[in-house]
Amino acid sequence: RDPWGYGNEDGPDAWHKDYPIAQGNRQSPIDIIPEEAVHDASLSPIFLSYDYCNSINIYNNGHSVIVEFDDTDDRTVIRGGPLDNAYRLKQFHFHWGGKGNHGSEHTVRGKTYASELHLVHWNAAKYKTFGEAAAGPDGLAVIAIFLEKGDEHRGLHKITDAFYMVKFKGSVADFKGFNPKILLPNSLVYWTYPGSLTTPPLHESVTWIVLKEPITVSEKQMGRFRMLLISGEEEDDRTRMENNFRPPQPLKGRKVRASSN
Ligand SMILES: CC#CCNS(=O)(=O)c1cc(S(N)(=O)=O)ccc1C(=O)O
Ligand SMILES: [Zn+2]
Repeated sequence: RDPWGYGNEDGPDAWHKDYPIAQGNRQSPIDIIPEEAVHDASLSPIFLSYDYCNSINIYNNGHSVIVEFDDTDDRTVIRGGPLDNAYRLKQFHFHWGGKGNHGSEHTVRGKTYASELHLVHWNAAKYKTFGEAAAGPDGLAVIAIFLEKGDEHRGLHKITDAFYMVKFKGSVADFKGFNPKILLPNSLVYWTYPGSLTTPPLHESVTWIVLKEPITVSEKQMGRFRMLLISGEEEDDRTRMENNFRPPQPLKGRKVRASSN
């Protein structure tokens, strides 16, 4: 398969050539229109059991910067909300822009944010492996958190301070003991809808849980994201990793539900 990316030739508009599901009926991200979201009183709160959560490493895959977790048991799970089972945390990663306040994947009535954090969980109660879950209709649950430009976020410092170790595509570094609980906003009020991975292979396997309340990130911290490269250390070019976001996709009749305020 041709390598995909976010450039003019290999970007989101070209992905359908290698991944026809890109034009499917439950693609992500989407533009969320709060007034059109169905308020569903039966939606219970999201419950995150992140207390024994421990990160393993941080790596640069040329598309994003990813922090991976040990998902060999149910120590770090989310449950409740739209989910029927507990879903295990596997990794989190970010999408961001070049400058200004664009860079998020989901938008809210057209409003974009500087970045978006995705916490990826998989349904280990129903699927034997992550790969199988990633291809199943109820295999993944991703919590999306908007990062709005503003004051610096103290919890983000540990992550942005580690970026120098994973500047190049393919680099990985130890990153133990980080608990993403500190990246959560005060409120866990959310929107939820059935969608897909926002990067190839674009599997339609994700229950999206988008938190309404953003966290803040400073311009200086965003600058750290933009020092990451999509190029490998051995390559001549030094292309910055930025604007690694897919634009909103057609809703195709899907209902977005809102949890209680
Ligand atoms: C097979 C398969 C698969 C998907 N892997 S992922 O869920 O970690 C993931 C999820 C997403 S997102 N943006 O849909 O949460 C992006 C990138 C990745 C990734 O491969 O690193
Ligand atoms: Zn993502």
